[in-house]
Amino acid sequence: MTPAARVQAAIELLDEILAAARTAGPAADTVITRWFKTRRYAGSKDRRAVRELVYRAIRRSGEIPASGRAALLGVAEEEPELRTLFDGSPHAPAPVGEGEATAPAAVAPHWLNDLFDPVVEPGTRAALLARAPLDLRVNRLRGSRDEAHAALPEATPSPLSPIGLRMPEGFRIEDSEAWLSGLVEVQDEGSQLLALACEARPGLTVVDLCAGAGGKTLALAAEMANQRRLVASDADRGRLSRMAPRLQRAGVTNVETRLLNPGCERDALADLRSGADIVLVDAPCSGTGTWRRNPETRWRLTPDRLARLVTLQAHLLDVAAELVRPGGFLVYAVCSLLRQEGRDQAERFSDRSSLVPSPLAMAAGIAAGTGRILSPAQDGTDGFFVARWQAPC
Ligand SMILES: C[S@@+](CC[C@H](N)C(=O)[O-])C[C@H]1O[C@@H](n2cnc3c(N)ncnc32)[C@H](O)[C@@H]1O
Repeated sequence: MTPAARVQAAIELLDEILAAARTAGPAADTVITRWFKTRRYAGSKDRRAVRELVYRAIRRSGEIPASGRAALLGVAEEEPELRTLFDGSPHAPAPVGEGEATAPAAVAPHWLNDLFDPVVEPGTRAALLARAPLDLRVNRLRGSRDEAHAALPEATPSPLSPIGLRMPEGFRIEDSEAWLSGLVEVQDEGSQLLALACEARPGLTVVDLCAGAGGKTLALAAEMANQRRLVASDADRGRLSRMAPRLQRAGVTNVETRLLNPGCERDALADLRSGADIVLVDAPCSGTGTWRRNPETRWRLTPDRLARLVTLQAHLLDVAAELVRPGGFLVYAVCSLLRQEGRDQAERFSDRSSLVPSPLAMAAGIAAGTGRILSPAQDGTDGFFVARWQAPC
């Protein structure tokens, strides 16, 4: 493909990604993979170049752009050479018209600007869209960080997590023996810190209420050295079912999964009432802390959806509180940097609950109300809000 044809391909792909974002269709990555499946003429270099252009355009557009062409013309404003490729030659985009609209550059959609937690200062928000590093968590059920480092000499120890390794960009970790044998798992450093902050250990009963496909479950099981009971529940059957092969690869044997019926979560968890030493609520959220990985989710969030998420988070906190034994802990986390989902949610819970805020064992992050915020700008991790409470004895 010529450079101009790559630009035209990126425009067409962006149009499909925009349509998918407007109709709750597939994620950008899925759209890109499907698109290339039917265009065998595109070689690996073409694919890489087109993908890179598409993601640059997505990252640059805080608001959903009017069209793929407007999005790429926005990128071309910062790179005049790209603009010269809009020349109308075969397979190239049409020449740029007089006064033709370009997508404005912004980190966040306008309506979200005032909703960030105050510790996420506007001057640092560009970091929310930087490229995320490839972080690994060492699975202590399979070996130590030194052993994993010896198996992956390209790695460097993560700056914050004592069980983390950071890989060079583009490293194909899933082809490595260390990954195949379960010695390492791909996990953002922030998620690792959050799992460690739960202080799970052998002999405890732990509930991972919103376990999804088990990212934090695996980390909790390792901290528990596979001993005693770890209940991993979720309302999404598909996600829960993806956990089993991960557990097996990691050598995890103490996990019991439970499918929850949304709104009736208490029914499936009745036997655990006041029985858990630790309950983690890694709640569904806006994902504003993970824009580095999924920048196009900025276009999918609406005020309505955010309000529904805030209501669901409050409900899950109430469900979780009932499972904590006297003296036990509840940990709440969201990969969000929005105040409503973080410090305000925590404050409202503290006001209505008998559980008492309890400081987190976490050296990283910045205090945000009763919790802490990890952010791409300050900590180089995905963005999270985390808070902890203890049930009175
Ligand atoms: C942030 S994700 C969890 C990620 C997971 N803990 C991990 O580390 O990979 C939030 C999860 O909450 C689940 N969820 C949504 N509604 C729920 C409900 N009513 N009860 C339990 N889980 C729910 C979603 O299916 C999703 O898997």
